[in-house]
Amino acid sequence: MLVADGDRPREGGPDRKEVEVAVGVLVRADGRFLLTSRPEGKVYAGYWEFPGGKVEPGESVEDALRRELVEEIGVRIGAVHPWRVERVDYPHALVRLNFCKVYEWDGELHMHEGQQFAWEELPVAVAPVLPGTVPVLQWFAQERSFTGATHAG
Ligand SMILES: Nc1nc2c([nH]c(=O)n2[C@H]2C[C@H](O)[C@@H](COP(=O)(O)OP(=O)(O)OP(=O)(O)O)O2)c(=O)[nH]1
Repeated sequence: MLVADGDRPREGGPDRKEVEVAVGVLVRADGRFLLTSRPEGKVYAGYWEFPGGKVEPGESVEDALRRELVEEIGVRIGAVHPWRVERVDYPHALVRLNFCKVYEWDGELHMHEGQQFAWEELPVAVAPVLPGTVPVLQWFAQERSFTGATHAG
């Protein structure tokens, strides 16, 4: 598990509940992957991440991912390929990130929450990257036999 900003006070005490999050790693045919910036008003506003959001009660990770990607970036996704799961202990929440690869989607990208987006490759040019997003860049580096820093900072 990743611990982010470990010296800041935590909400909810030692046995707080994990928040399930569905995250989409959209990969284009040329290998570039989609990063979006977190909108104003959310924690870590301006940080870059993969699009997604919290799983609501009664939803599967896949349902949540389909819903979030329509809401946030305006695309209907095809097959969802679960990739890896990462827990991150943030001061604001303990999250369980369910990263899923997606290779097919319908529609043009529309940033419905005023985010920025970038189709990236390694090393990633945008900054700063959300702490819970950094491991994904390392998984890509392993898959792609990329050596060196995956992102700035
Ligand atoms: N979408 C996404 N979230 C990530 C990534 N890495 C990472 O640590 N997170 C964390 C940040 C947040 O604590 C949590 C996602 O929650 P969120 O606040 O974006 O979810 P949401 O869109 O449902 O937000 P809201 O409706 O509650 O405002 O997961 C990532 O790559 N993508």
